[in-house]
Amino acid sequence: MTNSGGPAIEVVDLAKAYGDSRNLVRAVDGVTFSVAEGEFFGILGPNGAGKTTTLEMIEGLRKPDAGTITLLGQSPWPRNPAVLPRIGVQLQSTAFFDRLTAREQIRTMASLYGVQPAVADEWLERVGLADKADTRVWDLSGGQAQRLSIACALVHDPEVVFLDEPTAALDPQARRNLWELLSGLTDSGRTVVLTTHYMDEAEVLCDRVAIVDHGRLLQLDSPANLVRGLDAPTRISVSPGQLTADEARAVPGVDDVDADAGSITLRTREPARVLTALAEQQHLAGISVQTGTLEDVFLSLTGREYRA
Ligand SMILES: Nc1ncnc2c1ncn2[C@@H]1O[C@H](COP(=O)(O)OP(=O)(O)OP(=O)(O)O)[C@@H](O)[C@H]1O
Repeated sequence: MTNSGGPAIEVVDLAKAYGDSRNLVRAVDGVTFSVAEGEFFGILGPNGAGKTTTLEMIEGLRKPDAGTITLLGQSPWPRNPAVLPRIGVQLQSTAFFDRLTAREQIRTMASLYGVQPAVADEWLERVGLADKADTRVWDLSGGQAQRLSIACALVHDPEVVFLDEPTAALDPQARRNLWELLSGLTDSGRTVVLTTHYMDEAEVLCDRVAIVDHGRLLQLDSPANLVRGLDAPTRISVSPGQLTADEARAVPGVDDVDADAGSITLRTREPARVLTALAEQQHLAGISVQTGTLEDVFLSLTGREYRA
């Protein structure tokens, strides 16, 4: 079922506060954005930024204090049975029936939606858990449990899937393995909304990223545009044997030079000019080039280093 061309999600002036007047936490403080059909949309921010609260309101699990939400053309609140089968919500693994095996778990989820057991088994295969089908959920590794919870959210083939920090608490290798699975989720036109506090994850996976902090939306764009709009210097590192700090400063287009025992880093807003000069001087061996990152974007938006 399509949504007749409209956005999958539209959020206008959304607000939610917790606590009372003496101790009010504005968890979500006037947030507006929309998510296109088929988009991989990221909500990125440090702990407590309001990501989960935003997601729960869109999913219809929490009532907003103010603002409107349109999910697949309808209001998700009060709990809307017409929308529920069309969305998938990744449960945290603690919500599993942990005495069940992986196969029993996903087949149970499937049966709630009237989905055939064979389809559930296919999903185990697709997330790389076929060989863990008979393993009890509590014996799965962190990464395997996350895969199972993602498969459970997808088993009824929802049009929109919500993933709340799907790679939290995983080691870097397991996170990267999971990215492969996640990046394919929009292939068939499905819309994905993912929250994360990992900058690199948002950069790799998302078509667009909403950067949030203290309940407010600071910026919303594609990772490339966010970084491009930043006017952050490109950092070019060369090994110290290649040239001295003084020689580096003399390279045309270099703004600044950081020298330490391990390397010499040239900062420039004209990377092409600097790289051309380094090539002419035969200094390209062992070079590494680092452009701006979402971390730089966050720093320039908030004046603070990003701490997840
Ligand atoms: N049920 C609640 N009662 C009171 N305060 C809450 C409740 N849920 C969240 N908060 C507060 O609201 C703010 C936003 O929390 P939220 O969980 O939405 O942020 P988050 O960006 O998802 O953070 P995290 O990455 O840590 O999950 C935080 O200050 C949090 O302490």
